[in-house]
Amino acid sequence: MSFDRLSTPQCVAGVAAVTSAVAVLYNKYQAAPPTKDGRPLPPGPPARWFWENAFPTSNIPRTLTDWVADYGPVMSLRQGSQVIIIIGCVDAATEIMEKEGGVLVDRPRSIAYGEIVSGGMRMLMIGSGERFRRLRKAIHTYLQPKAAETYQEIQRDAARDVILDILNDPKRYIKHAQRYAASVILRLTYGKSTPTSSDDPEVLRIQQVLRNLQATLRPGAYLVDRIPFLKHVPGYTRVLKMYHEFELSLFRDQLGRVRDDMSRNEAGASFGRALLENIQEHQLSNDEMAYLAGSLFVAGSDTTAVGITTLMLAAACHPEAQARVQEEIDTVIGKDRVPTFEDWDQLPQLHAFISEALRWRPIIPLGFAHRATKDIVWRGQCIPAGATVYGCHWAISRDSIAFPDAETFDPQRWLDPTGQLRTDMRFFTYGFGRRVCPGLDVANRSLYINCALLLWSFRIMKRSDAPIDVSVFTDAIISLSLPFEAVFVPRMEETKLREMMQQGM
Ligand code: HEM
Repeated sequence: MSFDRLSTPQCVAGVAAVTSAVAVLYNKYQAAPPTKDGRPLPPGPPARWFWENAFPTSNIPRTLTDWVADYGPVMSLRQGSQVIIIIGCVDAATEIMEKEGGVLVDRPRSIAYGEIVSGGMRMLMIGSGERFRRLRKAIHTYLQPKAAETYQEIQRDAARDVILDILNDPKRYIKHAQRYAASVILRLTYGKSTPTSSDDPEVLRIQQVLRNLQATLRPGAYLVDRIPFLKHVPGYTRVLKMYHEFELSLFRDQLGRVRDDMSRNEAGASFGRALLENIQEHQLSNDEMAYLAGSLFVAGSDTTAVGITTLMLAAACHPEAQARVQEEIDTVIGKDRVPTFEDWDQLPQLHAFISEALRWRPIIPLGFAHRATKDIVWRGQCIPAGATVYGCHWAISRDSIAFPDAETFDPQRWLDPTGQLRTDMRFFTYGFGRRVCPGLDVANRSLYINCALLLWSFRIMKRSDAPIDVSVFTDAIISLSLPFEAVFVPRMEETKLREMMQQGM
């Protein structure tokens, strides 16, 4: 029988039969053990139909947290033929993400942003391999703890500016945190050649790079990540290639200015200068160096700004916890001098407050995707080679065994009975294993000095009793604005506070 003789109902019945057969086969495939030795995948919600995307589409980390409660701390999802593993508790994160770090150092392939926009050179997106090792070694050399110490002066001065900015314009405290983070990262990356005003052409170019990033990573914006073949369709990647040219030329110009400053003997100490002075040692091409320096802004600027704003939010929402830190600050530092990095070891309450704030509202709620390069067996289940693996920060932060009464904001959980910081507690603010954030020592110092200065200077209060909209923390990878209104009441006479910040006493 030829097809043109089929009636409409016969066609519909035929299509339905084929669809059902495919769905049955797909569901069978879903339930099948992924490895040859028969170990099952971790449990998880099955996609009912083969076209269904099992990964949640909104409020992702919170939905995953609910599923972890239903299916267990290590669960699996299928997205087409792709296996996605979600890790949702401290023990499993330690046993899998940390101990199997060598197997999870890779990233899943990202065609639109990683390969085309970033030209395969952006550290955060790059897969494991020879280039990754060279970049990571270079970045580590200039951001490890000893090197991070050398940026403290920049951070201290910029944190004092935050206090002055808040005194001048208290309503725009989120903007002040963003300005802090942007100016610190530009200073430490490029030294003295840093633009300062927000309408500087370079700042405008950086903002365009960030807009391009958001446009590329918007869910559904580029199908090429699901259908790699589209990469070869003429014209399809034109805009992405334009974005790449745009950011590459910005990053080349920025590093080029450092090179010019060096040739005039006017370059301050910076990450860029250190890279240029050690080209032989790191074996990086000019564009690899330009990208490595340029992409620090995207990785370290908004993350730090959200961290500082989260500390303000925690203080505003939890006056009793704030008062406890201020008691400690008043005893250790007093009101006649400004907190400094030298006070670091004397302020366990402050460190506990920071740790709890970063657990209570994780800065990167979902975490970043890793890729397993070999099968990992965990408690009889198999995380198969090729799976995408997320250590979901929000789910881990709600682990009721590691953090009893996890919704409660309780900095004291980080302290032992003698009031010192516990060494057996941890949260994964900066990620996992060999991909752990290389900027964490710089970031921790930023959070410390801002928290110390803010709580030394102000009592921070919430303007209204309206509940905080949790979805804003959970929907985006990085939450660019936090929905709360804070009031900053100076803890001493305002002119004295201004003078002390200006003179750094
Ligand atoms: C509070 C601020 C920050 C937070 C919460 C944060 C968090 C993270 C996280 C979760 C990752 C991914 C880790 C993983 O894949 O498991 C990461 C990667 C990265 N971060 Fe940070 N970060 C912060 C600040 C910074 C700063 C200040 C810099 C640079 C000076 C920086 C540079 C990077 C780079 C280059 C990567 C990519 C590393 C790789 O893929 O191997 N970050 N960060």
